[in-house]
Amino acid sequence: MTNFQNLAKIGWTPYFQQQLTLQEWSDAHPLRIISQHRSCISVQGEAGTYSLPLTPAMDALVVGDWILVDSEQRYIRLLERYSCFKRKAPGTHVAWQLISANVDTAFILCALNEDFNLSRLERYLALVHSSSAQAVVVLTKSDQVTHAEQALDAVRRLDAALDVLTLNTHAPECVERLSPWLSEGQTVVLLGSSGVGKSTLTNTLMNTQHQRTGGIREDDGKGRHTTTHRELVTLPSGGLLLDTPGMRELQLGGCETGISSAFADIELLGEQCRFNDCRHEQEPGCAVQGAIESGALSQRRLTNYLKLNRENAFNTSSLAQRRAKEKSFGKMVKQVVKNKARLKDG
Ligand SMILES: Nc1nc2c(ncn2[C@@H]2O[C@H](COP(=O)(O)OP(=O)(O)OP(=O)(O)O)[C@@H](O)[C@H]2O)c(=O)[nH]1
Ligand SMILES: [Zn+2]
Repeated sequence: MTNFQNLAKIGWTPYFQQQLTLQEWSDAHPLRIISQHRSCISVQGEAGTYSLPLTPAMDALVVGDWILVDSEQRYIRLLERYSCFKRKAPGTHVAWQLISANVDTAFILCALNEDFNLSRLERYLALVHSSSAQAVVVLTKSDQVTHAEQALDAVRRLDAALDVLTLNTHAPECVERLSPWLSEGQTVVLLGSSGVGKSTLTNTLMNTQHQRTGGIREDDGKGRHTTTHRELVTLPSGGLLLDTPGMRELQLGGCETGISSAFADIELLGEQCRFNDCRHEQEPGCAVQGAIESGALSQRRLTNYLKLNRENAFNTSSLAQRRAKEKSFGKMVKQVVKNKARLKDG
């Protein structure tokens, strides 16, 4: 029987424990996925770290997931995720690609130099708020600017309850400043656009020159392929850092609750508009426009709110359409198979 306490250091919590049946409790072995390759996954469990081949019986898995296997290492099932990040898959079709699971805290990195951008920060907040992970805003390159306090205030005005801090990601003090979220077994991810300091902060937290490789090469017999590198690394503090380059510019989709929570002030104002379906543009009696006139709300924030809502609605509906199409195609295939079988029998 598994000693579940040994799994706490790799992120096992009562949330996962309570999903086990009595039989699984005594017979199954929980494993956490720490990296993903074309034909196999690396997993960590009570017995250490090893590799498992991917099989068709497995669900769509992602780094950070918890799975159960039997004593012969045969896949049983995926445990329900505590949190999950997805992104729009590259290409024309609208499909979502899982990028990480069971993250406790997302550090949203934003540089304090000329790249500082509140609208981009709001996009990341909407994304994190729809994932169940906690958002912490990390304003980087504090050593390069003189207006750090001003930016800190601007972020606090977005949401007074947000955890926000400023850092020089090269400085060893990062470890201590971020320690509340990096204790043993806590899983974190770094979000932020290119150049904000994700790799630098990873190196500082790792206290090594651990370099992101950008890809791993695997030989599947048909030649060599580069696949995206995603891995869960254990930090000296005992925290678990999900190193995933897929978390840069992210499109929103299915993020209604996250947008509502990132823009709670606007949604609250919206309840006071004269019309229920007010678009907060030129309608009479619009409380949101009223707040802009009085200076309580910025036009920039409203414009971004409307833009993110449009983007989210577009991506969500395209996905729903695609699902419906796939469903009706599936039905058609089933019908053809049935008809064929009937012809044969008849
Ligand atoms: N002065 C200063 N430079 C920083 C800081 N954080 C990052 N840099 C520098 O900014 C550049 C980009 O940092 P990276 O850590 O590579 O940024 P990244 O987010 O990993 O970028 P991508 O890999 O493109 O996503 C590097 O030259 C870093 O040395 C900081 O806090 N202060
Ligand atoms: Zn309105």
